[in-house]
Amino acid sequence: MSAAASSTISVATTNPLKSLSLSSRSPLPSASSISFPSRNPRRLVLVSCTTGDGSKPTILVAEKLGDAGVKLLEDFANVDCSYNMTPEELNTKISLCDALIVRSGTKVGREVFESSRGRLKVVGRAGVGIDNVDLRAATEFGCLVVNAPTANTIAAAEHGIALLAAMARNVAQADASVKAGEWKRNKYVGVSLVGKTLAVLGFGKVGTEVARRAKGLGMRVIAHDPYAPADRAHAIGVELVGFGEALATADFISLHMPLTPATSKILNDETFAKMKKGVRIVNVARGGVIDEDALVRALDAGIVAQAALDVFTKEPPAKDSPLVQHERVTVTPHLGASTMEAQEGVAIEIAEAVVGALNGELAATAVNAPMVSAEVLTELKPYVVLAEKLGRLAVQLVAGGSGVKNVKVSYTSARATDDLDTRLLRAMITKGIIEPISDVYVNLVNADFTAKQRGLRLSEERVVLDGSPENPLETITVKLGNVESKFASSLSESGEVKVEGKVKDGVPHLTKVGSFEVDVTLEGSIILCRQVDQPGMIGTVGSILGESNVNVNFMSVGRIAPRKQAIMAIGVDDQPSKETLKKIGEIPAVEEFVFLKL
Ligand SMILES: NC(=O)c1ccc[n+]([C@@H]2O[C@H](COP(=O)([O-])OP(=O)(O)OC[C@H]3O[C@@H](n4cnc5c(N)ncnc54)[C@H](O)[C@@H]3O)[C@@H](O)[C@H]2O)c1
Ligand SMILES: O=C(O)[C@H](O)COP(=O)(O)O
Repeated sequence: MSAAASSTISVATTNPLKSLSLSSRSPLPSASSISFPSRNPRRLVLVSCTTGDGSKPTILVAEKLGDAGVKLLEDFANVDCSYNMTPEELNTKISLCDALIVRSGTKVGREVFESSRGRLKVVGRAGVGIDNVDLRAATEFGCLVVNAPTANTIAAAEHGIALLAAMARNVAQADASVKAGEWKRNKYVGVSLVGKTLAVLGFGKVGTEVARRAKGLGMRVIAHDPYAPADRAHAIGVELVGFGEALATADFISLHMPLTPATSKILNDETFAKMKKGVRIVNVARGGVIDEDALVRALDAGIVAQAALDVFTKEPPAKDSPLVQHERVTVTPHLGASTMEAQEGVAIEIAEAVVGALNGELAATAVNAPMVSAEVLTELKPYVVLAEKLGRLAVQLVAGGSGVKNVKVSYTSARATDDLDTRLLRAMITKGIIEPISDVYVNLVNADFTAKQRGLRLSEERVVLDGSPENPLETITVKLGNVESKFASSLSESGEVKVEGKVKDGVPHLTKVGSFEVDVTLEGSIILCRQVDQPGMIGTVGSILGESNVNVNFMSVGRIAPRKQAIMAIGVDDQPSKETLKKIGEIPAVEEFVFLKL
């Protein structure tokens, strides 16, 4: 979880005025402009990848993809299907590509993102396992990773069952023997499945389907998965058990968990020692979940009677691998997802996800970005724009903006605290603050990471208002602490640069600067002037701008009291020239002024 933007959220209620602390927020694993074309409310430029010149994006397909998926891609982009590239060839091509599609055979490491020099915006994994993609590097480079998690589930489960049955009845060994001219009926006597206990390790999509099928074969099925709900297991007659119990009671073990640091070599010398003598193991998950040397030892020691493996730590495994060559081991070359049906389904699933992401739509299968539902997005749309613009304004009010380290964001809303997902808003405030002062590209994928890397600490506060929650939010306030301001009037009483805004009739407005109330739409650019409140000021500034052909879209004056200090906020469509700004500054009643780009 990113520490930079995920600090404790304190929630104050206006009535009574008390604060309560919320626990940490869900992680934002870590986007250019954000746009919401009105035709499709789901369009959010997560990973802006429209080519500047309006030309089609380029998608590199690095491994065999079903025809229907390729066709879908070709309708939208230039598609380069280059299979069997060396890592060097991939690194060379990648700087010309907006998206990359791989299966499990291509390693997408940090060097791929580095070599892309910022062009690669989406990596599509045509399948489930994303252990071949460096997610951390992808996130750091603001590259969205999407996968195709559902289309090959049945194929993998069927392959697991095929290996289970083939192993139990020595099908592969017997086949090789007959083809070698032998006829050894006694040697290949197998074991029955019915009535035996199968432990499914990893009760997710594939594990569940394997369990269902094994029940159909008359097996007793238990499962171990620390994250699986017991009711889902009970619904299909499977008992969830602890890891130790699964190991100790299983006649057959079938592995279906992802390869992560926690599951790496989860079957090892120690865990093999806890298994029933004569246990049989099936692995269609990832080779790395088994310590392969330990498995050879367990086979030789008779702990493991047989193993059937579709996946290996290194693929392809060495020809002389003692595991692959072991007489009691049945192997297939990572064929779990390889059915005509699954490959067609995966190809379409990943093509749709990649095209959607390149189009700026929310990816339902995003691996390294928060999922925000279409409904929430539609509702938050104008607030997202407000959030980014407030960030942009605030940072431009800081003298030497790069020194910004502490950001406090306060959201007022009549909604319950858990009824407002602020991840998107937080990402856009971060974007607004960082982009004007750097050449870093910030999007929903890398906002928290970028904030953390720059030492930007963003804390969020929710203020619950009384009243009916018609709108998701009333106001957003952005305060930058421990900074000097280039416009002293923007400082709050506690010395922070402070801007506040709200959405009125769907349009973001700036409503407060420092302690001064203003009201100006957040469009175009803004000139803020502090002046002595006196008649004729609006006219004087308006004439200077008019003479310079600068169109004023909005003007508002916020003052402390009549004839005292006031702040004039002027929204302008065009950027005034230096001379024009100088003329405004020379008006005797103007004490300070600043020009801010939105
Ligand atoms: N051989 C193939 O061609 C093939 C095809 C599809 C999937 N796979 C692999 O199969 C595995 C499962 O795929 P899926 O689609 O079912 O994924 P999934 O995410 O639906 O299920 C994985 C399950 O593993 C569980 N899990 C995580 N850590 C665990 C642990 N320490 N102990 C026990 N369970 C744990 C998760 O809670 C989850 O329920 C993945 O590794 C995937 O890459 C291989
Ligand atoms: O994780 C997966 O989806 C499977 O391992 C399939 O991998 P593949 O796309 O390389 O067949």
